[in-house]
Amino acid sequence: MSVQPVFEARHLSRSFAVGGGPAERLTAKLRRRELPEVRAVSDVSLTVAPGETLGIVGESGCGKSTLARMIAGILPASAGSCAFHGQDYEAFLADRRQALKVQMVFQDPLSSLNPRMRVAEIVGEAAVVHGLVPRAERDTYVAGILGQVGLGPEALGRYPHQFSGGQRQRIGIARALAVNPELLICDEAVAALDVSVQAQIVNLLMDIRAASRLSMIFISHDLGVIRHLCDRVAVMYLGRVVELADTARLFAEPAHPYTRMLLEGMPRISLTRRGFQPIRGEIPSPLAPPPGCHFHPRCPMATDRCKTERPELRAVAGRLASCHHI
Ligand SMILES: Nc1ncnc2c1ncn2[C@@H]1O[C@H](COP(=O)(O)OP(=O)(O)OP(=O)(O)O)[C@@H](O)[C@H]1O
Repeated sequence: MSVQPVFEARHLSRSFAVGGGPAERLTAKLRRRELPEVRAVSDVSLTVAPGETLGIVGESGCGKSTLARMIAGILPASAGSCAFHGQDYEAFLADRRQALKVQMVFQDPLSSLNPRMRVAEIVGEAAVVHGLVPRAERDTYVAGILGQVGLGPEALGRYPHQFSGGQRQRIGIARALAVNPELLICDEAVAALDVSVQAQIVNLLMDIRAASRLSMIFISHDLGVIRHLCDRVAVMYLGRVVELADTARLFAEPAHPYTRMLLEGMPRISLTRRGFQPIRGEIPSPLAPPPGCHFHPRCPMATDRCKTERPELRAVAGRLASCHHI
């Protein structure tokens, strides 16, 4: 019997109108013309099991953050749906206390922490407001959470600007943990930090995961971190998942030419020795994605079929992948 996922996304898509200032929107409306749209996320389906960490990788602009914000419930989807433990997501998010079960840790801890609030309030207020902790016990509760993320109780009365980048990210993680989440979404949570601090934060997340059944979605363009932390990995290209596999399998035997290209760019891994010569090139504009397989203009394996027929994401070679040549 398969375990029910904590979270499930079904066919999620999100488009944005571009070039649309108020005047342009009005003109377009009067002329009954549609503004051009960028398809940031297209038809993405995925699940996260209890205790599982799902990685999402891809080059800049492939839709990782848009997907993260839809999963966190802070950006509505244009199409598709989500479920939390099988429950409809709209109903789940409408219950503010329940919605706390999904938390997000952002890339830039300084801009995501209120500069006018002390750490005790930043970390503990949501737990108090939603009745998880009595107000009188807030600081003791927060001190305990700060201990879990490696900060001492002296942090309670300080403001975000009094901490280093790594400490601020610990505060961001503490704020998320304080409301007992079941799903933590980390969107480039270590990208802004020095390499040694990145390692500390990644290890902290691994410790937290080991101590609880916390599920995570970990978004990063850093394949080294993804490999270290994640159980499964979804590779995105131009808004679509092109490969989804167990981490060990993905790194040992990448199936999609785009995954191979990404891995080829990793230090110490050379797939070119196996005869794969990726064409690096630029990512095409998401405003006008290439027909057929979106990756075909950069793919050394592309044939005429790839130029016209979009490959479906299908179960192949022990994973999901969308390529006519696997
Ligand atoms: N609010 C918006 N309005 C218009 N276009 C947007 C908006 N948000 C994202 N996009 C576009 O959607 C696409 C996906 O962006 P997104 O930020 O999700 O990608 P990403 O993979 O997270 O990139 P990065 O790694 O650089 O953060 C991009 O083409 C981006 O320009």
